[in-house]
Amino acid sequence: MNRDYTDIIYTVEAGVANIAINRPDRLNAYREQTYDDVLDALLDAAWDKNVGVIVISGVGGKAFGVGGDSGVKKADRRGRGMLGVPIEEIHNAIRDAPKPVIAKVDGFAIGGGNVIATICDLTVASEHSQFGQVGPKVGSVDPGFGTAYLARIVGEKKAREMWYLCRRYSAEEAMRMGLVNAVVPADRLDAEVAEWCAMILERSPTALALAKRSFNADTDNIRGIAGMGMQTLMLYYQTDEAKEGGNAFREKRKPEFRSKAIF
Ligand SMILES: CC(C)(COP(=O)(O)OP(=O)(O)OC[C@H]1O[C@@H](n2cnc3c(N)ncnc32)[C@H](O)[C@@H]1OP(=O)(O)O)[C@@H](O)C(=O)NCCC(=O)NCCSC(=O)CCC(=O)c1ccccc1C(=O)O
Repeated sequence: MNRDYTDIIYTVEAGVANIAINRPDRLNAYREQTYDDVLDALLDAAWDKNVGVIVISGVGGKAFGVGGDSGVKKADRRGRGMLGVPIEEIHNAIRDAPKPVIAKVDGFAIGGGNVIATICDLTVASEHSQFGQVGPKVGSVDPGFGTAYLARIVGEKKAREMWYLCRRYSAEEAMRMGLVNAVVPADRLDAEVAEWCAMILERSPTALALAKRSFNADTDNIRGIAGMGMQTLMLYYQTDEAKEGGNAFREKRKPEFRSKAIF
């Protein structure tokens, strides 16, 4: 286990493991180090018997997370994992942790950040939070839990709308869709999540672990889809079409996908 984290603040206190993404100046976007730090902390918390619940959050009050850092070209990533970052491993670690994982969302949960919040067992958000997908705007997609599992939560029509239109949704709208469990004022968020954690910590850990396994079993086929999808995504990231998305975001202009499209 690596405790020398630079991109997260990781604490374990009174049965609660807190993993706070600490890149507020980049809206808590994930660079290679962030993915590594989050995965390491998740695996530690998952198997620490003193931990009964895991909370993922973002520092700064502006963002839970906005996905991969757009400053880094996806095709240039060289780290661990099919995509050069362990994104699939993080998704699986949240699913495999034998205890509830709560997304505490205060601000943007966009792109890969929205996928992580979706995969967490529970989501509690502050009123000003915004949710949404941007993949097809920036040359990316989550072909696994971020699409197929999202559809289980919000329904096929809404999930397709989220990915095809790439609109932003308020915390209230996200709650109506079933994407969020509770919405509270920002200054109540920590206390609300602490109350949820306290309730969880009073329950039988093994009963919770079995319940989570049982919920997961019904959608574990999506893990296979994600595995195939990430391999395909790795190839997509090498194309001019995908590169156009990242370049356009960095150059602060509209992407022009059509002339470069494979399909
Ligand atoms: C988040 C926004 C909706 C905020 O919009 P707005 O309020 O108008 O502010 P902006 O001016 O756009 O942004 C403010 C500031 O933040 C910087 N920023 C925003 N997003 C990122 C980012 N992802 N990385 C780095 N920096 C970011 C932005 O440049 C501004 O900085 P200035 O210095 O002020 O210029 C909006 O910003 C937005 O939509 N952002 C795009 C988010 C995005 O593109 N995310 C990546 C999506 S793709 C993705 O997440 C894939 C990554 C991933 O997790 C994944 C999932 C599944 C499979 C594979 C992967 C994988 O990692 O490859």
